[in-house]
Amino acid sequence: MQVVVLDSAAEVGEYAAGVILRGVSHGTVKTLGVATGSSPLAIYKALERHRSPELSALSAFALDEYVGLAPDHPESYAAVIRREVTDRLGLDPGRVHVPDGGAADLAAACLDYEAAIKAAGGIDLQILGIGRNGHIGFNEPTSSLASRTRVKTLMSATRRDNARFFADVTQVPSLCLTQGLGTIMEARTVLLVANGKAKAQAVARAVEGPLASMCPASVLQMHPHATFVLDREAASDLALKDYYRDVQDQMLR
Ligand SMILES: N[C@@H]1[C@@H](O)[C@H](O)[C@@H](COP(=O)(O)O)O[C@@H]1O
Repeated sequence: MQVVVLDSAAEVGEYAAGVILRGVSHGTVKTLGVATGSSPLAIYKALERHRSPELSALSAFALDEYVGLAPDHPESYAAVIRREVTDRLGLDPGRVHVPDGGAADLAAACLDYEAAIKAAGGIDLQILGIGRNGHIGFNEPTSSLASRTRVKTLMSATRRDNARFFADVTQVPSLCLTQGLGTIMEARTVLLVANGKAKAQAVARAVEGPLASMCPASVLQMHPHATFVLDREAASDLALKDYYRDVQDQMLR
């Protein structure tokens, strides 16, 4: 696992966008895993500034979706991804996939999603944020570390955190579809971005804590190509901060 600590959220976005753009130009990133939440927005804005025909040719798979919000609801992840990713990067909407939270048969929609990822040849680079409880996608604490795309119940803390996007917490759905931790682990490269003090504990548990389903992001300790890109505050609870800085300095030489 690599840990990169930068001065600001804007730098976190630029750095992550740079990794993606290099992958696109080398031809190693053709299918991007995209995340919602506020943390990855700086990445999409940075990518938009570097829009190119190669970038717009990417396929994309979202991590998760609420159950029961129509795709045209402004806070459905289908709508968020359309606004923040598809439109900004000029992607072909036919190549941008979001789990179908409105399906009559949700279990079948989850299997279809797994099949679509497989048919696309897997995800080359997965962007992740992290919840304050250590969730990635919507894999809440105690999610199986081997889980696949499925229906999950959201914790009330997660619904409260996400209530800022809705009129009030009662409007936040309590069910969702999310790629599983096993699904996420199959992405060839993972880039997790986090900003701000509120994420510091979750980041420290994920990077330095025990591998445990109580902190779902800790599963990334088992990933061969996972990088955490953090601003100073999100990195502030890491015990080995100085070591990560030394490694970073070595890499820049
Ligand atoms: N399902 C998303 C996650 O993918 C995201 O990582 C998390 C944190 O969001 P933010 O970056 O806004 O703190 O929010 C939601 O729960």
